Amino acid sequence: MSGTTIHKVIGRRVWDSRGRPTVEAELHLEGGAIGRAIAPAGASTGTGEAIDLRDGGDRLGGHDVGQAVRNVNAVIAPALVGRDAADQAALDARLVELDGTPEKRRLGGNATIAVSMAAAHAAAAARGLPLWRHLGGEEACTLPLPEIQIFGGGAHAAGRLDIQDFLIVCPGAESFGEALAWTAEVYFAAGRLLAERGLLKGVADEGGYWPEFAGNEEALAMLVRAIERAGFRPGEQVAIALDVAASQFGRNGRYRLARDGGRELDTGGMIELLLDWLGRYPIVSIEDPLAEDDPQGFAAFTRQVRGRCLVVGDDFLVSDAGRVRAAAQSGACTAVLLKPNQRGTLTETRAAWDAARAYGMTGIVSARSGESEDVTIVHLAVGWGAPQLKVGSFSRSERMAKWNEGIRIEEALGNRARFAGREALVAGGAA
Ligand SMILES: O=C(O)[C@@H](CO)OP(=O)(O)O
Ligand SMILES: [Mg+2]
Repeated sequence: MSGTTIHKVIGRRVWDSRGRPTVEAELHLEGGAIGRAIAPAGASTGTGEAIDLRDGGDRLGGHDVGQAVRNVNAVIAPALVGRDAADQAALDARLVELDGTPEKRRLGGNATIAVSMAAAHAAAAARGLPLWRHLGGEEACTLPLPEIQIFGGGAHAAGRLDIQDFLIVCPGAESFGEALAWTAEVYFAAGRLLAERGLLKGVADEGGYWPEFAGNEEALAMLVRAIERAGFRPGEQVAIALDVAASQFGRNGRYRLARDGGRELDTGGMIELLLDWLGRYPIVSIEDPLAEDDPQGFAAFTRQVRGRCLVVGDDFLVSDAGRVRAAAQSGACTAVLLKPNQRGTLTETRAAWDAARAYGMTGIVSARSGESEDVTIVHLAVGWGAPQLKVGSFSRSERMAKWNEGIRIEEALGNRARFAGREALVAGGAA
């Protein structure tokens, strides 16, 4: 028995940023160290994701997590007590084996990811190290380029826009802290512009404004104006990133843009539309430009924009190493979005990042639209050396908790700190 032997595992129900129940796991080690983590939850989820186990029924809109919490306490806890929390791979393999289904259907990906992340926190605490340092060692010194939502649409804003996320990145900033400050300027400039035009309706699930735009392109034009109004050069200092989240409005090669007058496009039409926007707006990254069931569309799009704009797979890749390899081989994407709860363990999520890197693809660690005060993903981005981090925006504390944690990490690194900056937008990759 060593200090990192697991002594106790506790699962409990806590609440997320949408006011829905979620799973918290807490691990106690023999040596006294404790690690705690909270599972996030998506709204626009890929069909290949680990199952987010919910009770269903009438109470709490069917979102309760009673069974997932019981699984932590009654199934996972007895199986993990006595094991070494410092051996993350073995622990995660045990979770996978205990569940026994490819999509964590039995235990729930929400139960397993909370435990998996809590184990990492406990092991780091036992060494007296911050998690990023525990994961990345001496080499971990790069702060990711923040990707932050300014306007929210899609499933996060009751369909106010078809495109889900209108985000910015600040490749011209010198540091993580400076990138956040620049983003705050653009965020407030965007808010003032919307208010002046009577378009400001509130904020969406991730803190981006919830606008009343006439169509999708108006949001792009407004974003460029906000960047300029904040005093930055669009494209050079501050650029646009989109999460089209096309699976939300497209399937079988048909895409219906409700906010653009119900316009129907096929795969080629969708690609044309995005190429047109790319030609006229300073867009440097597009996530899920096509639906998850359209791999050929992804490959066709990537062929045309490679070197100009990142093509990010989220619903399409669901942080799965096998899918990442297939996408790299067919040239379908140049970047993977990494969301630990899409797989249900840290080890499997890390495998997706390793697969991406092996093919020269880049990666973005990402929050979900349902979040909490948990800041694990910031530590993953720094510890794993992922060059971008996507979290929502100012005005929501569950988002700012992450950005503020990044500021602390940058400070702790002192003059060893590097900032991924512009390099985060470069990807090679096969095909
Ligand atoms: O699609 C996404 O990338 C995420 C975050 O914006 O949303 P959700 O967590 O709802 O899947
Ligand atoms: Mg997405």
